[in-house]
Amino acid sequence: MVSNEPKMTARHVNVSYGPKQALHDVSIDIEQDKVVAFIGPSGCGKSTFLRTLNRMNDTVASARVDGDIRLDGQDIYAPEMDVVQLRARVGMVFQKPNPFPKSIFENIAYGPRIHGLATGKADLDVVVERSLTRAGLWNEVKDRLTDSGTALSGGQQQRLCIARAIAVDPEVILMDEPCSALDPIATAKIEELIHELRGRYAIAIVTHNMQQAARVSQKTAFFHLGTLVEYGATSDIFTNPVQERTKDYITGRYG
Ligand SMILES: Nc1ncnc2c1ncn2[C@@H]1O[C@H](COP(=O)(O)OP(=O)(O)OP(=O)(O)O)[C@@H](O)[C@H]1O
Repeated sequence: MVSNEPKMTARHVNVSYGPKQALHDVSIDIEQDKVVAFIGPSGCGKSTFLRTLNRMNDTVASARVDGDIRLDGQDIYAPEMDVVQLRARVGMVFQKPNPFPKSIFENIAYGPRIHGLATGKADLDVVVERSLTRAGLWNEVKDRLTDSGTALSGGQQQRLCIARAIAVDPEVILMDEPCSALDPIATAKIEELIHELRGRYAIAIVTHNMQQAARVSQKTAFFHLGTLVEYGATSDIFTNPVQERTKDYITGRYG
């Protein structure tokens, strides 16, 4: 893959839930090694768009997606696309940390095992340590790998979920308001982690918090009423937006 090609491309994406259209004609590139923040007022379609990128909307019976979304040039909605494989390549971290009710070790080992990335205990040990280290959690949990993932603090659970996504070697990580259930210290840790992960994966993050978008992202996409109003370098969006609606939103006139 040529490195300056976008990791993912979305073209003319429309999403409806039953008769209600939630997204209108969204086109965007998701770039390798960058963080893109999706911002905009509640209900504008940020999460809906994020979920189109790994076909999470397939799980919503009323949702219909059309348009063209590609990962490394490959149509992710093509009938031959293996959705389980896709969701390993395009991992997701949710608003509320959702570790499996299993041990910390198993939370990480499960994915690599079912995807055949690691099989024997020794291989799994390596993947578990590497994933937890990358997620900034290893030192806190290395002596309690058999404890339940659900016994960790909220911030640790979220880093466990990030480690779980990392364990299957994703190319893209989608984060849907990953800090909204966390306190400021846990939030700062996740933001730090996003910085560290940036060179390795393409990351897209939905956030309500504009300071967070400004801190963690290089590109920002502003959504309003189901449309992508403006997309550009984060510094431009926050200091010199082109569209009046973007200006109104970032200056707090609505939202
Ligand atoms: N499962 C669903 N069924 C029906 N309508 C939905 C569903 N999910 C989202 N919607 C609708 O689609 C629109 C966009 O919602 P979405 O959650 O994508 O917005 P959002 O910008 O992420 O909002 P928030 O910031 O509040 O999470 C909203 O009108 C919402 O009510």
